[in-house]
Amino acid sequence: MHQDMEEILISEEQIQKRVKELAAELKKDYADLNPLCICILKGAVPFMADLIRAMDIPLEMDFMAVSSYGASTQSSGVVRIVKDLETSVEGRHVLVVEDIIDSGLTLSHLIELLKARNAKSVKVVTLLDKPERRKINLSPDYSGFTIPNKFIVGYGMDYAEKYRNLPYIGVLKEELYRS
Ligand SMILES: O=P(O)(O)OC[C@H]1O[C@H](OP(=O)(O)OP(=O)(O)O)[C@H](O)[C@@H]1O
Ligand code: HPA
Ligand SMILES: [Mg+2]
Repeated sequence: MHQDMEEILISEEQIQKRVKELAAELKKDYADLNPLCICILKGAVPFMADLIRAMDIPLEMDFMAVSSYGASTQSSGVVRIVKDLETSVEGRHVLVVEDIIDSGLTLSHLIELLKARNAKSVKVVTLLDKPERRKINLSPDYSGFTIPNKFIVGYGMDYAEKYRNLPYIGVLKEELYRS
């Protein structure tokens, strides 16, 4: 385990097993829909990469970057589009791929935007859901794990851009961000 971790919350094996289960479910639901899978940069990159490789159905992928955290552990509530899609979502079945839903502010903003752009359907798959911190009423359509209210890193998730490359999800030692 990395020295900055308090504990490993979800192991690499647990993540890989759950990702395959989610992919099997999505494969069934999207078999004939050629979904547009939208990876929300940067956190969702490892999840997206593992998920789509376990979904052997026709699909397309695109990327969007929105930022509300910066170098903080609290969402600023201001969601900024840093990079927009290259694909039109009009008439498409859109599957938003997220690493974590925390306050829900990032996603609620995105869902509104995609609907306004006339997507045929908009659903969300998230690896992690932290419902205790929700500031807005929002539940994912597909969720990997429900987690407690702890600041976690790894498997795409960062603190000040660090730890994204850990293959597991760990709880960051509090002294590293409360000073
Ligand atoms: O539900 P919320 O409170 O809005 O938080 C969830 C969002 O925050 C994180 O992204 P961040 O803005 O840190 O960008 P990153 O993926 O590049 O780290 C995470 O990847 C989600 O997109
Ligand atoms: O717990 C978290 N860790 C890292 N990034 C995050 N973005 C929202 N919640 C989190
Ligand atoms: Mg972040």
